[in-house]
Amino acid sequence: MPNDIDPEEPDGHASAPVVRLPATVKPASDAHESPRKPRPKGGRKPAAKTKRPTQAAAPVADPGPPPPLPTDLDVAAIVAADIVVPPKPPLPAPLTEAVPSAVEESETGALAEPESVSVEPEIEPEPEAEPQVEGEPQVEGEPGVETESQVESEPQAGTEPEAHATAVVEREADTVRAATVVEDEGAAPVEHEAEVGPEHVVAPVIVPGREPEPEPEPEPEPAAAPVVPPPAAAASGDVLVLRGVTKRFGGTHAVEGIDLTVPAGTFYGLVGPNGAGKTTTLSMIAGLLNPDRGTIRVGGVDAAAKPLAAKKLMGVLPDRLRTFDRLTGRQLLYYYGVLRGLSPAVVESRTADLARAFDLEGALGRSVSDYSAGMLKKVMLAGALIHSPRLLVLDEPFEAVDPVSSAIILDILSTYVAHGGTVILSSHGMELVERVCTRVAVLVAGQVLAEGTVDEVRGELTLEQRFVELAGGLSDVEGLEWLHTFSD
Ligand SMILES: Nc1ncnc2c1ncn2[C@@H]1O[C@H](COP(=O)(O)OP(=O)(O)OP(=O)(O)O)[C@@H](O)[C@H]1O
Repeated sequence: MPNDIDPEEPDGHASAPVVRLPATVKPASDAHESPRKPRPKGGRKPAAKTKRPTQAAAPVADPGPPPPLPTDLDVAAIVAADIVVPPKPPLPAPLTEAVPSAVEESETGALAEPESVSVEPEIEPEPEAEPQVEGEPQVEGEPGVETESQVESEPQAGTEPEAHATAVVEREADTVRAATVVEDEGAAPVEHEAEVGPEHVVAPVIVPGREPEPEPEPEPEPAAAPVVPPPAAAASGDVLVLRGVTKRFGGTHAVEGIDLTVPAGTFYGLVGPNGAGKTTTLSMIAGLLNPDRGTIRVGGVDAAAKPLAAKKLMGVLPDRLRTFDRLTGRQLLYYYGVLRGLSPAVVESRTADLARAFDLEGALGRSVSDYSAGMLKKVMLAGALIHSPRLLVLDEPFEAVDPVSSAIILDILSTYVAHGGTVILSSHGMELVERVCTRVAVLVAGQVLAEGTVDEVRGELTLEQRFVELAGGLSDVEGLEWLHTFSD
């Protein structure tokens, strides 16, 4: 769908945190002949696609564990400040390698220019701490542009199609970092916040051939989930509340004043015909789009007033699945994890768990660009789960996923919900929604036509029958008689 945010497109909003990226040597298995691209929604594959033999095919060389963080990188402090700070570089040496970067690729259309680097703050190592969502510095900004600190601002205002993103690559001796400045038409450039799911903000830059950093000391998995608990009022109440949310694209009324209430511990289904506004709604919840009107509260947090705090409570599987697909699956999950504030050891441990659960163990060493559509969806879903968020916002999570993997994902999500997690997902699978969701909203032409428990919404009908009824019935297929007069 067209409202997705692509970090590689000039029209999308991409802000990339300053991140020190370790060396990566492209594994031999990455020397693919014809990189696969994520399939657009329009070209969907059947949902019941059988498992691809490539997953079980001849093993490929795994490049080993994910690249470690530098030992002097204090992840907790960085996450608390919502920036990623490169370590102090070693003795200056001219950077001579070509720097293949997601933001530098000409195919992205984004302008990438090397620039000198300003002084970087140094952060003393501290014991790992829980990410904080409270007490964010509030800085007045331009109307419509949320700013949470001096070095970051919310990408929402820049997620409109008319905005332009300019990627800037900054080089400092041994350090390469990428930042994206988003320019709204008629507004001053705004550098966007570093902390958002890596699926839409982070532009990793990999310097091939550089030696890996020393392996950090392994850290034990923390006993408690590294997610900041939401405000007490929301812990057992409504984890997501939308009131009067409206979004228009020019003359298109994508979402018209919808109200949704999602209690904690709910498996919530958002269904509706093509173009009904499901992705637009989920994108606004995820903070990828700004509503024109209305309010969104996540875990009791006003997403417009404190977007960063709201985003920290969420894991997001976005539409379209565009990501940094030149990374291997292991590297992608590594960046998902560390950018959410997890230690490398915890990321490694959780990556292994998720890969086992999603049957991706044999694929972790391969370039994500070579993944099938279902594998891509699974690795990105794993990335949405890796920081154990309070709320999962999943846009069509089962599309293109094989039945076995679907069952496993359902099992994982059901257990997550049973333990107090909340899932809101969009799906065209009525039978699946009917089976697993506790509540459902039927969205038609940007409006909620029915909402409640599955039993309340379907009444005496099946959910599919009710859906068809609400959607205005089946379309007229008259006029296609020519299709039966074969041209040969
Ligand atoms: N960035 C955009 N610019 C212009 N129109 C948009 C944009 N994003 C969405 N729309 C329009 O908003 C409406 C709702 O789109 P949306 O993608 O939310 O629908 P959907 O319910 O997710 O559809 P599907 O089931 O096909 O995925 C559509 O008419 C779509 O064309």
